[in-house]
Order: sequence, then structure tokens, then C-alpha cells
Amino acid sequence: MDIFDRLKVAAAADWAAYVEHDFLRQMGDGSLPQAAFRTYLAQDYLFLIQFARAYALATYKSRTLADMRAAKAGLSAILDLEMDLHIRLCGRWGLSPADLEAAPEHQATVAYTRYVLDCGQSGDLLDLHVALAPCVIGYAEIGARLAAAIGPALESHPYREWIGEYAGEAFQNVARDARRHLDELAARAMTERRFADLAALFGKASRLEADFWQMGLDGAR
Ligand SMILES: Cc1ncc(CO)c(N)n1
Repeated sequence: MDIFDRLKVAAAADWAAYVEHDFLRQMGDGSLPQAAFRTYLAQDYLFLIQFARAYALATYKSRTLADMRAAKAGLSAILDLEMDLHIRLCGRWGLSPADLEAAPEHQATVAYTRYVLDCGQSGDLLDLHVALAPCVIGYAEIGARLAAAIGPALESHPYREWIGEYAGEAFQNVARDARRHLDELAARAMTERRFADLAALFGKASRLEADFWQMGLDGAR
């Protein structure tokens, strides 16, 4: 078991609340109201701006070039890959990148992003990467699972672009590298005494991910 699997097992209930959230069930069967998806995606753009800062913080907290390169890969995945999806989809609804940036942050966005930034500021690089793990590695898992469950019907699925982005090769590769890096970092920096604290941190980040889906659902009410 790598460290990511160990964290998932240790925080199993929080992890399940995140990856089996109603938002994803509805997205998978296509019944997710578009208003929920729009609320989610516009907030996710603001979320990604803060996560880009978290990866910049990871660069700062790095003492080796290998750690800096891993942080740079995370930053680049956000700025050069993920955000294109948000800009393209939101653009169709008449929202420019400037509109998206100017929108107020929802509490769920503030809570999750500032929690992760604080983990990085008050802790070390391993704390920060554990706080980031449900995000990049989690979305790759969610995307792959949805794509596999939908199969060839994905071609005409209402959420095919979002699912295709996270199930796609580029994002899967970023997540695979992030997972490998997390494992190396844990091998270097983790003591067994520390594991419970990291698992608590991972569980909290997973709960904040679940709250983020819920914010989307509540936006459609
Ligand atoms: C809330 C959230 N978690 C994870 C990701 C994956 O980067 C994302 N875009 N948004």
C-alpha cells in the first residue's frame, strides 16, 4: 500500500463522503441540474487560483530541486491545463475569465483553500502535499471511475467535457506523478508517530471536498 492508499483507509468515512457524494452520483447519471454544475465550476475557478498559490508555497517549502519540480508540475497543471476547461465552459455561459475572477468566493471555497494554505504555512512540505492529495489525486480517481461507469455513452453525456478532462491522459499523468511524489516524500519525512496527524489532515481536506460538492448542489436550490 502506498501512502495515498494508507491515508484513504485511515480516513475511509471522510473519503467515501467525498468520492460518493450525491453531486457525483447525479453527474454520473446526467441528472445533475446545470445550475448546480455552474455554481460549482465558477467557484472551482476561484478555488484553482488559491490552489495555484498553494503549489507556489510548495515550491517555497521545497529544499530539493526534485520537490520544486513536483510543485511546479502541480502549478502548471492548474494554470496550463485545468483552467482552460473552466474558461471554455464558463465562456459558453457568457462568463469571461475577468467575470470569474471578480465573483465573490463562497464560504466552502474560502474554507477549503485557506485550510490547505494554512497546512502549508504552519506545517512542512509533507503536510501541504497531504492536504493537496484529495484534490489532484482524488479528481483523477473520480474522473476515471465516472468514465468507466458511463462507457461509450460518454460521447453524448451532458458532462462529457468535465469527466473527459479528469479521466484524460494528461490529468491522469499529473495525478500519477503527484501520487508517486507523495509516496517518496512520505518515505523521507514521515514517521509512524506522525501518521495519525496526517490522516486527520487528509480526512479534513476530504470533508472540505465533500462540502464543495454540496455547495454546488445547494446552488441549484
Ligand atoms: C474542489 C476541487 N478539488 C479538486 C480539484 C482538482 O484539481 C478541483 N479542480 N477542484
